[in-house]
Amino acid sequence: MGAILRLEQINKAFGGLTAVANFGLELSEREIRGIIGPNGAGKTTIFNLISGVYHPDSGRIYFAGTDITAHAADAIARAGIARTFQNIRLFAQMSVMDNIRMAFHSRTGYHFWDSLIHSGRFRRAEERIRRESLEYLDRFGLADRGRELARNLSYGEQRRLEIARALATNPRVLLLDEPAAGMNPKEVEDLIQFIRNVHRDFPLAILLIEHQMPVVMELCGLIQVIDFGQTIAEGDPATVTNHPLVIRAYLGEEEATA
Ligand SMILES: Nc1ncnc2c1ncn2[C@@H]1O[C@H](COP(=O)(O)OP(=O)(O)OP(=O)(O)O)[C@@H](O)[C@H]1O
Repeated sequence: MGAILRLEQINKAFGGLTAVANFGLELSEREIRGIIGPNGAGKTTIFNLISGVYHPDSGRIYFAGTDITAHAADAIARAGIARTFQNIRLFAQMSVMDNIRMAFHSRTGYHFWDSLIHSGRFRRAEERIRRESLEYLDRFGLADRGRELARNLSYGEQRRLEIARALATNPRVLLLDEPAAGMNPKEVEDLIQFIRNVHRDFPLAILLIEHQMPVVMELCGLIQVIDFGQTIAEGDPATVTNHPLVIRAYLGEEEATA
């Protein structure tokens, strides 16, 4: 299968600090790939570069064969790259249902004037969004939470809602930034199963940043390990965990924080 996402020779510095150096990545369609590395290694910056929050100083990013290096974040999202965040980002004061509806709105074709005059087109779109939102919530085990404010959901439910919302934009690539952060082992187990189901049910590739090793070990065929913005190892879970540079990168971090 071809690459859906390709990063070539990416460099990004903030002032004098090199966050990402000569970084490359090729994500195949339907793949689930992990990115791991010590704190500050550049993982989230890579997601910010892919999703257009930042632009690389040099290098190129291709999505489905199109060069998106200079594209704006909203254009990249509309093209089919969705993401979640290390710290969950939901519309906390809005209902679960409205969080999903907002995402559906971003891909409907009606305009401001349609909503003002409540045209037939607007009503049809609204009805379709309402129906799709309900079906969606059901698929994610959140149907009975639709009227609840997002902030009242449990942590695990909020994470599921955030992923569900990302999926509502119909992405071909889903970027998950530490989805298991702050979860206990039972929640982690549930999340692994949840991501597995998402991958089974949606035609997409997933790129996953995670510190919780069971998540990457169980979900990812290939893991890319980065340190100081560079790939230091790449391979299946068993290979990378035994790789001397990986062991050194993690031990080095522990020594540094001891
Ligand atoms: N907007 C920014 N301005 C200045 N420095 C930044 C910015 N964003 C990231 N950095 C720096 O770039 C480096 C990489 O940060 P990044 O957040 O990508 O690491 P990370 O691997 O995601 O870390 P963690 O696992 O702790 O989330 C860090 O030294 C960070 O302080």
